[in-house]
Amino acid sequence: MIDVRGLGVQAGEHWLFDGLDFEVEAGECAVIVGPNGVGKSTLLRCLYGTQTPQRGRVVVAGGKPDERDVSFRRKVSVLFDDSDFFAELTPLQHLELLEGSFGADLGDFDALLSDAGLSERAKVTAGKFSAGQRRRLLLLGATVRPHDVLLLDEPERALDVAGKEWLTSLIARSTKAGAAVVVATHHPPLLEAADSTLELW
Ligand SMILES: Nc1ncnc2c1ncn2[C@@H]1O[C@H](COP(=O)(O)OP(=O)(O)OP(=O)(O)O)[C@@H](O)[C@H]1O
Repeated sequence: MIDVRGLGVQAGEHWLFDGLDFEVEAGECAVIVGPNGVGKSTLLRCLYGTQTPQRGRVVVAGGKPDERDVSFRRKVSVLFDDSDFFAELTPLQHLELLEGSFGADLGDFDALLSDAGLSERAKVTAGKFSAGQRRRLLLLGATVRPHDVLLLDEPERALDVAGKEWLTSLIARSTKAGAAVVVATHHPPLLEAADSTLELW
């Protein structure tokens, strides 16, 4: 599902990483670990096509990553730092929008929102949410929509203890449904649950 060969990204004079090889099969979760500034988000951007590497070959969901390509975006779901939602819509309206956009039955909305800890905010516009509630809504949207590949950049940010447990269950649900998942994270339970670890340094 994800195949990376000889990947290299240069930041000015310095190579963030080079000669990187890894694969993530359908139903597997890989984590990217390493200190701040080492290039984890940059690597994820290469997998989504928002950054062009200087070297190497990347295949994601059967093709070269291109976030401008609608058919690629329909297969690849992401939660990055700049991911956003519609501040004027409620969580219920977000789920309706996703269901309409993907033409897929997403299941019982009340159950999904309860699972996300957002039942009491179901009819509140998302612009009024706390940071953790925003993150829960973004995570719900990214994981409930159909996807073959899921890319998450430090998804644990702003989540409380229950939220982090929910996050682990979301990733397990996604891999069980056959997705290939790549997560840049500093959260130990996600490292333990992963099928493989890619360490940048
Ligand atoms: N094309 C580029 N040109 C110049 N600098 C770049 C380029 N791409 C990335 N960088 C720099 O490389 C560094 C790596 O950033 P990145 O956000 O990928 O790290 P990270 O491992 O995700 O960090 P953190 O753990 O703090 O989120 C940053 O300093 C960034 O500004």
